[in-house]
Amino acid sequence: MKVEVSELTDVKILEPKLFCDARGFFAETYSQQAFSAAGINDTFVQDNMSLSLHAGTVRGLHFQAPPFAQAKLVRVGRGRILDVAVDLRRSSPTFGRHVAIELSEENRRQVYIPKGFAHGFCTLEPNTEVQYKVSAPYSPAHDRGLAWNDPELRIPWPVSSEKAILSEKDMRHPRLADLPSDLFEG
Ligand SMILES: Cc1cn([C@H]2C[C@H](O)[C@@H](COP(=O)(O)OP(=O)(O)O[C@H]3O[C@@H](C)C(=O)[C@@H](O)[C@H]3O)O2)c(=O)[nH]c1=O
Repeated sequence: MKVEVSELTDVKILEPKLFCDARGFFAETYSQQAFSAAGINDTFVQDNMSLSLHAGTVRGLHFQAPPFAQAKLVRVGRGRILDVAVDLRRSSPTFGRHVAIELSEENRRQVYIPKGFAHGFCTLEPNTEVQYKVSAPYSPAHDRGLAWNDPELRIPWPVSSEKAILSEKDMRHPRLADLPSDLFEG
């Protein structure tokens, strides 16, 4: 597995080794041993998947508040996305900054996002299937969001606010400046 550190050092990009043969390929998408060697020691407790029918669907930016904060390991089964993580840790030198990484069924890249980040993505193709592991169970009471198109974040989304396909919930998240200041310390 190839491991790359992103511009936000705690966010990592992982490329599993593909074993190709006449049938196709085999890959280990998660291995506790290999991830631990890469410094990722979260215990993942839930696997999720979503299907987005249309290109230009934006899901995010989402996070769960402590004590249900989630680390995430994201990959694409089918299609292509621009995956985005925003650092929400107040004492971090990269607070408010983001990384945007293309994940696709072609590049087979995965993104590891630690606790303390908001996460979202925009689909770049129809019928895009995203799969991800999370390190804490879903807790609706701790489910939070950050406005995906907050101009302060300066995320280069490939879709305009007018054209993006969003859930009702994702149209109403607060901006970074309006998030509680004590959300993620440390
Ligand atoms: C996230 C989640 C949702 N649900 C339910 C609640 C709701 O009725 C339905 C759809 O939920 P959402 O609209 O929040 O789904 P979605 O917008 O796809 O939310 C996801 O977005 C990406 C960007 C993430 O990072 C994920 O952690 C998650 O927040 O699924 C669960 O049952 N378990 C879960 O873990």
